[in-house]
Amino acid sequence: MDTQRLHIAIQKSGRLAERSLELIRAAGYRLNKSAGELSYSVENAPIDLWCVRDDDIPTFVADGVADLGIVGRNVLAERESAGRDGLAEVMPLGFGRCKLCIAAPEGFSYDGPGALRGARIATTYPNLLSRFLKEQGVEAEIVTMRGAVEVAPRLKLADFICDLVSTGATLESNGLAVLDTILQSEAVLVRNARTLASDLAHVADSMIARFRGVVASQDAKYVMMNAPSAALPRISEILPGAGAPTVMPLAGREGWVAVHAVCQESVFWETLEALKAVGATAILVLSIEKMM
Ligand SMILES: Nc1ncnc2c1ncn2[C@@H]1O[C@H](COP(=O)(O)OP(=O)(O)OP(=O)(O)O)[C@@H](O)[C@H]1O
Ligand SMILES: O=P(O)(O)OC[C@H]1O[C@H](OP(=O)(O)OP(=O)(O)O)[C@H](O)[C@@H]1O
Ligand SMILES: [Mg+2]
Repeated sequence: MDTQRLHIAIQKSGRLAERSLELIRAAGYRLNKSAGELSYSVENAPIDLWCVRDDDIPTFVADGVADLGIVGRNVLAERESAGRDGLAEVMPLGFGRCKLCIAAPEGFSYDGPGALRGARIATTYPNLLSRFLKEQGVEAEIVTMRGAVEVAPRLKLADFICDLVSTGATLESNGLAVLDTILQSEAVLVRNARTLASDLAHVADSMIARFRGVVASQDAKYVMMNAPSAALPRISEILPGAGAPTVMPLAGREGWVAVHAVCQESVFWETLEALKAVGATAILVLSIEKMM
């Protein structure tokens, strides 16, 4: 292993693979694929990517084989629930959003975790589920599966399941419905708890700062408008996550100003309608390419 280069573990193929590569490219890193297709080297920085199964990413990073990794928080939390440490979540990355839920055949009436007492629950997340049940003071039997847990109730293997849900389509097509949520997940950047050699620490810090910029600019918009100065307090309330907007006088229009703001949250049509209603005109919403 080249100790002069930073190593990042990402998913080889699957739900996080493409978005992980997109994030790295959006942060300005030019990628060259290796012949075997299981790694990339970055052309313009001392960084290599290793493409592996997502379940292996926490171990790679914890053992120091990779310095950073991109993995679902669910995978990280499952490892932590098993009592294994050595890893720290650096930042959420804004993709791969899903939740780990307990679900039952549609129509089951649920009045809280006590309803799970004595039941059989099928899951691929036995440690997270076990921690949840302990916290709730509920004893239940955990049936550990490798996948396709949605079929377990139909096969009478289990009464309930505990699995990832995003759109809910998989549950619905199996006649199941969510009862409770154990964990909100998305892809996260993880790093080893030990300190990196100083030149590699510099490369890692720069990559993390760029990732923060890419993630922050994903939802962020630059909003511009003209408005009567009297409407400024209302405009500040309406603009989502704008902080302090820039206000400039409008030449030749007494009592009017131009307002510019970076909004950190999504700007919807309803936001524009609300701005118009308080007197704003010429409202422009622009995408932000980079932010730091
Ligand atoms: N339905 C979903 N919607 C959004 N994100 C999801 C969904 N299902 C899973 N994820 C997230 O994507 C991660 C990878 O999911 P995927 O199904 O590709 O994993 P896998 O089958 O375990 O892949 P691997 O072959 O790498 O082991 C999950 O750990 C989770 O964080
Ligand atoms: O709520 P939904 O949008 O339907 O998504 C939920 C499904 O997505 C995941 O599986 P995936 O499709 O990744 O297949 P896998 O079980 O082979 O990993 C998860 O295990 C659920 O089965
Ligand atoms: Mg996996």
